[in-house]
Amino acid sequence: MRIDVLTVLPGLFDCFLKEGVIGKAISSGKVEVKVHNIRDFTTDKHRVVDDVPYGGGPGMVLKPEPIFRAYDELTKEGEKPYVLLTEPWGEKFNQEMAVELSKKPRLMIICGRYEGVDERVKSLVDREVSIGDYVLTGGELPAMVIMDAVLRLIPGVLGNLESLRADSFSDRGLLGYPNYTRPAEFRGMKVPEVLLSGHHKKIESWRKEQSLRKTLERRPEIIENLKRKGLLTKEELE
Ligand SMILES: Nc1ccccc1-c1cnco1
Repeated sequence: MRIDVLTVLPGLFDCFLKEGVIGKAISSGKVEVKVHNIRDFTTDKHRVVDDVPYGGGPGMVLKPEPIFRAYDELTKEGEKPYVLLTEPWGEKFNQEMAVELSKKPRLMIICGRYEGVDERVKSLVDREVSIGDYVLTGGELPAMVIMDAVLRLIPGVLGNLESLRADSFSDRGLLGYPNYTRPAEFRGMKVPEVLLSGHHKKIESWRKEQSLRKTLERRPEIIENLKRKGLLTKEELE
């Protein structure tokens, strides 16, 4: 997969693209992520990327020209990207959307700014995406959240060990089961006996039961959604 990111703050992506699972996926060539400074696609001396809103009002709006110039330049060759715009009022991002996006060969993520992007930019956009109902200063962190969730789903990115954990459970958006490691008792708090039993079938069913119980308690709408889609097995429903 290739992802092109358009942003006025490219420096925010430096650590994200170097560290951890994402950093390894990029350095190994499994995925390609290019961050572009919208300012590099301006033509005026002052490299202006935003302007005051027509009709008045607070803040500044990202101008259309530099973004269109970037889009035209970056889509001259190769497959046309599926274009996302990070927006406070976009469609809510979730695991289902992450799975759908992970199947696209090429993405472009245009990072919005709080005051907004010129409406005409949306003629380039396939999906306006929000990561939640809260106010951020810009769309760069949402872009990183989206890339993290999507890139980990690309085959080979998680490597062998971790991919075993990426089972249909977490990828159905169910909450995870409780995790423990040594010591078996810490400050009077013991690890559940079943996890020390070495009985893999019992451990697996305990974990499934814990995950379903936690999801039902904290996020019942996820269970309802999976039920409606027939994505819960008969025993999971019991
Ligand atoms: N608050 C924001 C400001 C600018 C661009 C995106 C966002 C956003 C995206 N998801 C939640 O917020």
